[in-house]
Amino acid sequence: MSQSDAQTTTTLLILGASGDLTSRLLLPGLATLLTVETDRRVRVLGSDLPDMDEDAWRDRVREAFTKVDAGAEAERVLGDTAYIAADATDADGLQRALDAAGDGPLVIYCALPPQITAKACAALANVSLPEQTTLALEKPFGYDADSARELNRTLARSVPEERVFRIDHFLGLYTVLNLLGLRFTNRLFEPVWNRDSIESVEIIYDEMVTLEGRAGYFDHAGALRDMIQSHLLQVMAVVAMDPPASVGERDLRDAIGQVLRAARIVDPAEHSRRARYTAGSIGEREVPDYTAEEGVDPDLGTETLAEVQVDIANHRWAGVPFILRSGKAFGEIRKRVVIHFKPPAHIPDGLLGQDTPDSLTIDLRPDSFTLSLTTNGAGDAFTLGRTDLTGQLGGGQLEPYGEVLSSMLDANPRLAVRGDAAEECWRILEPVQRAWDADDVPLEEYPAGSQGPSSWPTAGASGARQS
Ligand SMILES: NC(=O)C1=CN([C@@H]2O[C@H](COP(=O)(O)OP(=O)(O)OC[C@H]3O[C@@H](n4cnc5c(N)ncnc54)[C@H](OP(=O)(O)O)[C@@H]3O)[C@@H](O)[C@H]2O)C=CC1
Ligand SMILES: O=C1O[C@H](COP(=O)(O)O)[C@@H](O)[C@H](O)[C@H]1O
Repeated sequence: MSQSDAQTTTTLLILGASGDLTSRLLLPGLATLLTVETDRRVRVLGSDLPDMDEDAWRDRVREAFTKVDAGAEAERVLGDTAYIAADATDADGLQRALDAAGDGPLVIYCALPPQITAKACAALANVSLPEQTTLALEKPFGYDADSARELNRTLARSVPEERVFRIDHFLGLYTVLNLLGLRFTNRLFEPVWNRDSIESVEIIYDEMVTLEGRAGYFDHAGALRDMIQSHLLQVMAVVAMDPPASVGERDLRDAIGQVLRAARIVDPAEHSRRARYTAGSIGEREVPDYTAEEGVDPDLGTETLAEVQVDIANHRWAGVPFILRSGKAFGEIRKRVVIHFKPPAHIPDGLLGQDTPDSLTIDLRPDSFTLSLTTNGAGDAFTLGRTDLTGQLGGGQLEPYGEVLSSMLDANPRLAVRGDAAEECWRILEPVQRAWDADDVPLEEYPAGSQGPSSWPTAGASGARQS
């Protein structure tokens, strides 16, 4: 941060201040950020419906800052915070919150349920915003391509595109950002990062968590919308994009937009799978059947595990399947990108015993990588084996929400999803959603605590499935 930036206070106005995201991710992310970037000055305001009050809000802020041991920062933020009871869909209520924010740089953070966010954005379009206002919106951005387009049009009535921060916290993941350095600064990788050398790519995010009290949201979203539409397509874009001229917002987001525009799911009935967990146990924890979870409507047929094969129709990637998969209630966490290289064109006669092609695994959480190479094995020098070169990536100072907030408070949208990219992500998955709605793809089952349906290859440990 420059000296002048250090002296500027940005107001962060959180709409949805009493929600789960605010207390579990946003405030802790901010607390960590302020302990790392100690020159930064942020005034935090909370706003929610009248069933919360100033004391309850202050308790939340205190709790989040105490958890990360924020010391002096906690006192400063608490000394300057306020709570405004207001309906975020109502222009008068919003105006009161804006009056409390005053002049100067402002971030309005919509930590609201998605349908309320859309209404709040419509209301904001009728309110006069300070010139330096950034609008931050949580995922999901709309619920299909049409609604995303409509929301983009609404937002454009309030602020320019560079001031819209569509949040995808995976873009703040240390390992995802590390892909930029790994790919574009190592002579070793970029020349082979294409269809000539790569057989397939897997992007996997299998979690042990289940609904964690979020059935009201998840049951209407499902794994496809919750994880693949947003996070995994963004990760895919960073893995697959052409080298940008710079990591400035325009170059970076142009490169991401370009690769998403080329992405498609060619045959959704063949190239997608879905499943739902049944009763089981994850470690010591007994997990009920998904349909027996509180707040779930069994008739919705929601999937808790989704997999799609994306094809990227461009010179670099034609013919290389990108498998994107995410599931809940797994017995083991697997959160990784796996690059499967092609076998060599010819292995010299006489070198024996190894036919597994090389691979590069980038573990998203915890941060590490493994380059699996063919070498001569122990013993006979002409008999080949595998060597795994493993490295820790070191981890960032900030959790993803802290990283994203840092960029947002600087009004630098390079870690935000641009409007066109948000629409593209819906466009890519719409054929799948249609095929699923038409029941062209069966809803399979897997016991909680397993690694998915037994007929599916083990995530992250396989080659891509055959198309
Ligand atoms: N929670 C999470 O782990 C994650 C959430 N997200 C996204 O973040 C957003 C918020 O999610 P989450 O915090 O879980 O949701 P919650 O329902 O927990 O929080 C939303 C908050 O908004 C309040 N609210 C509802 N209507 C209005 C209104 N008209 N005016 C003002 N406040 C209102 C709610 O109040 P009340 O409860 O009284 O209705 C509630 O406090 C969603 O878009 C979600 O998809 C993204 C990633 C992770
Ligand atoms: O946005 C979401 O992300 C989490 C996974 O991200 P993590 O940072 O918590 O690992 C996912 O569990 C949740 O369903 C989804 O809404």
